Amino acid sequence: MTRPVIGIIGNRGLVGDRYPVHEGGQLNSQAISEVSDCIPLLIPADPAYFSIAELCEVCDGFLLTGGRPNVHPSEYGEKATEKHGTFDQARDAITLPLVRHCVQTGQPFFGICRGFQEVNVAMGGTLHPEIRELPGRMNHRMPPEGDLAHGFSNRHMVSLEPGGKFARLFGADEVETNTLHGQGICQPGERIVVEGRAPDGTPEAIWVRGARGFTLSVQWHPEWQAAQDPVSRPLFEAFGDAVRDWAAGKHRAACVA
Ligand SMILES: N[C@@H](CCC(=O)NCCCC(=O)O)C(=O)O
Repeated sequence: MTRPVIGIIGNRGLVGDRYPVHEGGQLNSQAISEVSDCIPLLIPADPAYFSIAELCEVCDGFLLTGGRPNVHPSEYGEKATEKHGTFDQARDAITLPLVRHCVQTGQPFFGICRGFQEVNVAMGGTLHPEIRELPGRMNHRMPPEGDLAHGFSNRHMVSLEPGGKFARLFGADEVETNTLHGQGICQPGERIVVEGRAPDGTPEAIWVRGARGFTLSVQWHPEWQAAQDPVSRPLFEAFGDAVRDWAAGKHRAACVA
């Protein structure tokens, strides 16, 4: 039997500063193939190409990846300012309805960084445009100097709700993570359960209450060293297991029909 397919929600980019492309980090594909043991399929995130229903037929689960452009503030009832930076409204138009659809059906998704923020906004939450400007908050952005390994190295602890989903998954009430973001959750969405926080209080680990499927999402980047890192690996393994369960249910339904 072929492995289940995980749609990787990618970003828009420019090759040579002028040729528009859809792109996704190789670390994401590698984590999905090697750790989740599923087929990574890069999705051009634009509603011009497909409907949410079509996308959910083709894929068994979704990885909502990180991305520099921010969710457009009109999606949470605020006006865009310079502080909000750049946007990708085509991606918003896929990910926000996709999250709501999956929450209803139980189809698994895993949100990372921008993806984590999308899950919160999809569920009615809001974002801070620049959390390092808030009193008492640290700078969570990637350090501008050094190589990729330096940028993705662990930089703070995350305290987890004892006995919660994340603490059980990691077998620990505290884990160390990297951090590469400027925005952060301001108001959690109605069904968003915040189970992990950075030392400055920034929400780092969430899931959606009442959803049947996998909805765990994190503000950090577990795709970095996904196979070796003791925090990354259980996340991608658990996500793969959830996607396999979803795919098996789909096959069972097809056999009965
Ligand atoms: N734009 C948001 C989300 C940040 C994020 O996902 N960073 C990863 C970027 C990886 C890449 O460049 O592709 C924020 O700033 O909070």
